Amino acid sequence: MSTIVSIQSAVAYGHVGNSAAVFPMQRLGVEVWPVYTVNFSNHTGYGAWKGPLIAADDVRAVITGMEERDAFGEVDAVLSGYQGGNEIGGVIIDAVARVKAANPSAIYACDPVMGNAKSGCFVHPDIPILLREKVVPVADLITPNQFELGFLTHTEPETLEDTLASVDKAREMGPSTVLVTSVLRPDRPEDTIEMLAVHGDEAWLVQTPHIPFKVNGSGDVTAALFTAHLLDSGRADDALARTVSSVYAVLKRTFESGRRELQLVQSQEEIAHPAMEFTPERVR
Ligand SMILES: Nc1ncnc2c1ncn2[C@@H]1O[C@H](COP(=O)(O)OP(=O)(O)O)[C@@H](O)[C@H]1O
Ligand SMILES: Cc1ncc(COP(=O)(O)O)c(C=O)c1O
Ligand SMILES: [Mg+2]
Repeated sequence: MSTIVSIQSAVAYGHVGNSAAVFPMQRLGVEVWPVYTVNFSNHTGYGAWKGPLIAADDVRAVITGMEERDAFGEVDAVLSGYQGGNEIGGVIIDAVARVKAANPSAIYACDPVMGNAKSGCFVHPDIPILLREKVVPVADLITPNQFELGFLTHTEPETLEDTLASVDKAREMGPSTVLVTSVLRPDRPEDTIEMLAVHGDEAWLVQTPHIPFKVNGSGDVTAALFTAHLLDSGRADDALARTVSSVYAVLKRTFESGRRELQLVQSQEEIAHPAMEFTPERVR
C-alpha cells in the first residue's frame, strides 16, 4: 500500500475532510500524513461552528517541516479537499510541486470541494474560481460531484452523454482521471444514484440505490478510498467497485443509525473488505 499526504479540514465532532478521509485510508493499510487546513468543532453544514481556519503560512510551515524530514520521496500521492481560506490553494500547489520533485511518479488527487446541487456553493466565493484556474490544472485525478464538474467546465451536465462531454473538458484542463460523484442523470432508474470514473480510454458507471438523506463527508470518504484503491490496482473499474461498495455500506449504516454523522468506525469491516455488490458497467 501507499503513502498519502492528505491536506484537508479537521473537525472534532463528526466526520468531514481529514476527519472522514484519514481513518478509511489507514484501515486499508495506507500510511497517511494528515495536514490540516481548518480546526473546526464540526462541519459547516450545522450553520454554526467554532475554531480557527489555519493560516496559509502555518499550513505551509507544516509542509516545509515534513519536507525537511526528507520524507517527500516516499509519497505516492497528495490528496486535497476542503480548503478553508482562499490562500490554501497556493500552498497545496506548492506542496504538490515539492513532492513531485522528490518523487516524479507521485500523483495529485484534488477533490474540488465547492458545494452540491442541493445546498449550492458552501465555500468562500473565491475558492471555486481558484480551483478552476489554478488548482485543477495541476491535478492528476479530480473527484467532483456532478454540480462541481459543471462549474469547473462551464457546463450543466445532466445526461450521461453530457457528463462524459464535461469530463472530457475537465481532462483538457489537466487531470487524466476524473471520478464524478452523485451523477443524477434524468433517465436513471427511480431511487438510484451513480458514479462515473474516466481513466485512460475507459469510462465506468456504477449504480446503487439512493438512500433518502444527505450526509456531509460522503464525498471526502469517496475521494480518499478511490485515490487509495487506484494507487493500489491502477484499475478504474476495480477502484470504483471497491469504493462504491464501502461508501454505500457506510451510508446505509449511517442512515439506519438515525445519526447525522458518518458511522465510519462502525463500518470499518466494510471499508477493509468491501462486499463488491455493485458491478461497474463500461460506458466507453
Ligand atoms: N443519499 C445517498 N444515497 C446513496 N449514495 C449516496 C448518497 N449520498 C452520497 N452517496 C454516495 O456517495 C458518493 C459521494 O457523495 P457526494 O454526495 O457526491 O459527495 P459530496 O459530499 O462531495 O457532494 C456519491 O457518488 C454516492 O455514491
Ligand atoms: C469543514 C468542512 N470540511 C469538508 C466539508 C466537505 O463535506 P462534503 O463531503 O459533504 O462535501 C465540509 C462540508 O460541510 C466542511 O464543513
Ligand atoms: Mg465533496
